[in-house]
Amino acid sequence: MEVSVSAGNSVGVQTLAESGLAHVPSQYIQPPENRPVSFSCRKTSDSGIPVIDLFNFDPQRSDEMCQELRRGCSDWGAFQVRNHGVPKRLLEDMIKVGLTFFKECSVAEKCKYSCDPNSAASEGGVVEEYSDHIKELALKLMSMISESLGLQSSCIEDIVGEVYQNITISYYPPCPQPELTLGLQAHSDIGAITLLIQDDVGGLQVLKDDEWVTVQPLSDAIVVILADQTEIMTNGQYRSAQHRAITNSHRSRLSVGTFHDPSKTRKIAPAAPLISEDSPAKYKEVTYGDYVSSWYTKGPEGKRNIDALLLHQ
Ligand SMILES: O=C(O)CCC(=O)C(=O)O
Ligand SMILES: [Fe+2]
Repeated sequence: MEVSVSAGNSVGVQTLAESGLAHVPSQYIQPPENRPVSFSCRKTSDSGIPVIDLFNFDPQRSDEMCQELRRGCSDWGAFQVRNHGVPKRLLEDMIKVGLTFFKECSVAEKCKYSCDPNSAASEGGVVEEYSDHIKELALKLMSMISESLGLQSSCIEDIVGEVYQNITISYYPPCPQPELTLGLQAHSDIGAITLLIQDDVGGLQVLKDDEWVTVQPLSDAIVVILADQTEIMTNGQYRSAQHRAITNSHRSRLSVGTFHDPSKTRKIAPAAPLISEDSPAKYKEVTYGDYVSSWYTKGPEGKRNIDALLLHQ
């Protein structure tokens, strides 16, 4: 397993915000159709991503919780989990590590941390302990997701192979004109599965039926976001979530995303048991490294990267 830690692109934005701007610089202004306001006026038909209690959860029993898992994976591509086995103290400590980093380190120190994950990982051992727990949970979720589709519990993990873990701490300073911009533009994650924690401010939104729905911050929960490789492996039965982050004018926000990816040489294709004459493969096989390169060429916007692999467009 490989772990790396980075501060995403938050450092530059933080430096800009701290210079006391009254207006959002023009390069950060979104076209009207992408701005948060046009969506917040809409009626929200669904109350939000499912919240699943993993205490005594058995995916082979088709009880209410299992249905919620399937609903989360197929309708949203995202859900929250509670009683996930990661100590609440560790979630709080990880958020504190992120805050300390953004509030107390100099720009030079931040850049060093971004480039040298080991210095961040040695932060009182918190990052290491957190990544170990999160990896265990990610593997458990991969097996639950496999079983919920009637697959062998190891099916998704077998396709993914060795899991590469990457932690990104994102800091969104208060924004003078939050209605004109986004903290992070709409995208789907490219790997297999993302586990995210956030502070109590809120700002993560998931797209459902053309509506942006805010993910309610829950202090004991972990947000699970299915990424593109899971959509491919499940042959589209489960979807990767399109998500984004909005900002607000009065409080900064911090999130910690942990991405779980296949190795660059791994070939990812729909799981064989899901393919039949009645249910043909919807996605071409792809080498994960090629998928990543195409992402860097095309950029993160929406889901156009995975759409390029569709066999029948
Ligand atoms: O900050 C958030 O809530 C979202 C972060 C995210 O989606 C990402 O880093 O890919
Ligand atoms: Fe993301």
